[in-house]
Order: sequence, then structure tokens, then C-alpha cells
Amino acid sequence: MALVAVGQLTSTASMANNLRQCQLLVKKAVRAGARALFLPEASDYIASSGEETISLAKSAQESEFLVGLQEEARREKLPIHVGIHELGQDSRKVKNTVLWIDEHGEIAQRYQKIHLFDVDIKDGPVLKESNSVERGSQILPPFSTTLGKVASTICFDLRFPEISLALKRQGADIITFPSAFTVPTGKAHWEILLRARAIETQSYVIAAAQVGRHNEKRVSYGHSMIIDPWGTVLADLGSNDGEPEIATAEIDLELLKKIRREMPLSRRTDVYPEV
Ligand SMILES: O=C(O)CNC(=O)[C@H](CS)NC(=O)CCC(=O)C(=O)O
Repeated sequence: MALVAVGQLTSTASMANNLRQCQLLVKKAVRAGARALFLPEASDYIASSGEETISLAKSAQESEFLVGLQEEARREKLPIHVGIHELGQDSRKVKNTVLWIDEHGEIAQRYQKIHLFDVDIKDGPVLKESNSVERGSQILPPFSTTLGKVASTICFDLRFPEISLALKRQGADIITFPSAFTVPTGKAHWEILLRARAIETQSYVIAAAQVGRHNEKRVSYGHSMIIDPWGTVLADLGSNDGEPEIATAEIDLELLKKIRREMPLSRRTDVYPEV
């Protein structure tokens, strides 16, 4: 058994302030005895426009946010999974990535979001992520940690079951969905999609989410969750956007094995394609 923490915050365009919020989440995770901390998509900053998103991006070595968080991980010997922006291949775009910073403070894994959020919903969110973000083109194979094998996806990737099924087939025990969901789509879909991914892959789901008002244009839904492989919600941080908060839950790989043994999901790939 290993205790993990999921952290929730409201990132703004101030990287220094976002770092302070994440440092507080690290402190709370350490105090709770967690063995790893999972932070949301775009923890480093959420800007008010595509242009601002691009202008704030830094290389990994130059990001005060990332360097500061690496120091925390090293000092506390606490692995941190965190969503950030990185410079794109082409300077007109950025990468939306999630990193696994190990207990030595080193960037051990990196995944770049493959599905971008381009929506135009009447009376709802209008966002065109692909204007400022370059899409990734590969799945990161699940990687070994003291918690089990962790697999990374980001936010809108949640809506495409194929990526979760592929990660399960590659050995994932825990699938992560660091996010910044909009309020209307969050209310309608967030928990259902997360529980569906946990149930159909028989894996733990860890979904750290942004919450509250980032700027005059953006508000996020919150409800960071940890869900077990049976679909039970073990933790839910709600939509409280006061002080940044964590929630914790135990990862029990024996329970995961029991669920997979008792209800084997043997696919009929002779009838439909393997993903
Ligand atoms: O903008 C940034 O800097 C960080 N990126 C995000 O917040 C992304 C792209 S706008 N948000 C989502 O994918 C929300 C998906 C969603 O809400 C849904 O699928 O319903």
C-alpha cells in the first residue's frame, strides 16, 4: 500500500505565485505522509490568451516554476507529477506536457498532450488550444514507480478511451488525468468519464484539477479525484477555490490484482480491432 496525494490550485499568469501555491501543496503532502504528489495540467501558469500562453513559456532549465518544484522534490524526497508548458519546436507554439519529477528532483518522464481542446459551444466555452499548442504524437509507456506503473495523459485526452485502453494494455496500474476542465463540461462529464476510465481499465485513476477563476475569461471546475479500479471515488476535492488543498488515498495493488482476476476483461480482438 502507498499513500498518494492529489493537489488542487488556481493557477494564474504569475508563475511565482503558482510556485508558492505548489510549495504549499508539497508541504501538505509531506505532512500527510504521501509518497507522491500529483498536480494539475498547466500548474505553471494559465494565461488569458494564446499569445500570452506563448510569451510566458520557458525552457525547462529557465523556468523558475519548474526549477523551484524540482528543488522541493529533491529536498522532500517526494516525486511530483506536474503539468506545465514548454517551448515548442516552432517558437509560435508551446507544448502542453506533464512531467514526472523523481525524488532526486530529476525530470524522469515527459508526456506531451496528444488531443487538443478546440471547442465552440453555444453559450459555453470557446477555446482553441491548437492556436497556441503543438500536439504530441506519441503515448508514453507506463513507467515504474514505488506506487506501481504510472501512465500519463492530459485533460481532454480523457474523452478518448483508446489512449487509456492502450496504456492499460501496456501495463498501467495508475492512469493520470491532470486537468483544467471547464465548469459546464465538468458538471456534465468529468466524474462519469473518470469513473468509466477506471472501471474499463480496472486501474487507479488520479486526476488533479485546476479550480476557480484564473482570469477574467477562465474558470475551472475543480473536483480533483482519486478513483479505485472498481470505480469507487476515494477522494474528491470539490470546487473550493480558497487555499490550495490536497486529498490523499491508498494505492492498493493487491485490490487491483483481485479485481482483474475476478472479472477478466478478455477482449474479442478477433471481432473488433485491438487498440
Ligand atoms: O490553457 C492552458 O494553458 C492549459 N490547457 C487547458 O486548460 C486545456 C486546453 S484549453 N483544457 C482542456 O483541455 C479542458 C478540457 C475540457 O474542459 C473538456 O474536455 O471538457
